[in-house]
Amino acid sequence: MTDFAVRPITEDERRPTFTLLMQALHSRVPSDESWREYAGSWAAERKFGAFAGTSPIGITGSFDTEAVVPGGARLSTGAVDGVGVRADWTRRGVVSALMRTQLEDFAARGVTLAALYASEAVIYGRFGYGAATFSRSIRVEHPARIRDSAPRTGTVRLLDENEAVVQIPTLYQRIIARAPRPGLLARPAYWWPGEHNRQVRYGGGYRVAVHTGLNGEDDGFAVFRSVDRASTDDPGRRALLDVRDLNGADPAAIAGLWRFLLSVDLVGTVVARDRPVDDPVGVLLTDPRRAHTTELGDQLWLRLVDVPAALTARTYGAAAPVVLGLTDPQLPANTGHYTVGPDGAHRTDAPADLQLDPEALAMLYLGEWRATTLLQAGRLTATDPSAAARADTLFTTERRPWCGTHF
Ligand SMILES: CC(=O)SCCNC(=O)CCNC(=O)[C@H](O)C(C)(C)COP(=O)(O)OP(=O)(O)OC[C@H]1O[C@@H](n2cnc3c(N)ncnc32)[C@H](O)[C@@H]1OP(=O)(O)O
Repeated sequence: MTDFAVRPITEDERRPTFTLLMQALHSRVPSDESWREYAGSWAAERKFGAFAGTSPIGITGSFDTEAVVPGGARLSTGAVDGVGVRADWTRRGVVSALMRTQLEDFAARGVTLAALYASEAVIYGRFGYGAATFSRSIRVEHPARIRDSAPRTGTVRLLDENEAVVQIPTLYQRIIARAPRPGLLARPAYWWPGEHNRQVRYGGGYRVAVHTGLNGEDDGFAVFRSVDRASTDDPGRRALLDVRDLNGADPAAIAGLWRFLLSVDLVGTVVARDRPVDDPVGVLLTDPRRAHTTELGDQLWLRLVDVPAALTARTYGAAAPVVLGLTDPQLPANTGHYTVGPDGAHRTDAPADLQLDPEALAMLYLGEWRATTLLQAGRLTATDPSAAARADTLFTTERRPWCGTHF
């Protein structure tokens, strides 16, 4: 018997559900003053709550955006954020009910993909989400110098906070249009106040550096702050630069931003989080060992909501087609067989070469995982063992996928 109900939240339920989320995440519950700041990024729209009577006991939300998929197409995506269940209601099926309702809502609205950043890796696979991109944290210790041969084709300037709030959203749009790497997310108007503006404007202490290319067009930016300023009492002590968001339309912009960050005076260490696995900083340095990977982990978790549309929208490598057999318990309309080949993907009645679940399909979809790895790990099964090698070529992408937009 279900002793709670799931439904969209009302305007009046925004603050109690936000409080519930903050408590579930062990974060500070907002005061009246800070609620005014957060309220704009906690709309009632697209949020589902679980209620025991009138009390909220669980919450999930999302905002509408687009994700870049291999080949450059952008697919409608529900970016899921703010999932939490009250501590005295966990492990009673609350989040399962919320996830089911949310996925059905995405499907009913014609959303093709769903995506999230997971607090724990054990939660979302059962709902068909798979770890589709990875990222690493990088720590560069001074003295670190960029090689003379590295691209040097632009200039870097610092923005003030008002310029940063106005200019960076447009610049980010230009970057993902020019460099449509799989996994990148569009950042809708709803995203900016919650993440970017809070960091750069409301006392977050972040500064923004913009790279301008040789053609005079801005083509990259980095959001960073000084964590520990050098003290005049202790002249040997150096600051740490904490880089949160670094995007460039081409390798020269990325190199130029790293050169800038590594040139700031009185800095001993530069730490950049959520960087692509193939971030070039190590090879840009005269001494690559100055750059350490301090963490490597899953980043974007993806869920194919409309499997036929998602499979059709991406491009594939050159290999003989494979037939995937998918069983999707949450969204049964997706269950079926799909031929995937260099000419595209379509439903088929042909027998499956590879049998998989939505989580494994999501892991393959952006090109991060190889089918042979998943086969060897027992994450998919094969009736034709050579099919996994063909799927490797079909699904793997030239550039590793990466998201870089935290939500
Ligand atoms: C996108 C984001 O917002 S990520 C943030 C997610 N939120 C948090 O981490 C906040 C703290 N945690 C919570 O609020 C809750 O524990 C949640 C949301 C993770 C899970 O909610 P619950 O209502 O307990 O999940 P539910 O009861 O539906 O569990 C479904 C299944 O997942 C398993 N499960 C759920 N959460 C976890 C977990 N953290 N660790 C291990 N197993 C878990 C359950 O055991 C259950 O397994 P079963 O189907 O084999 O019985």
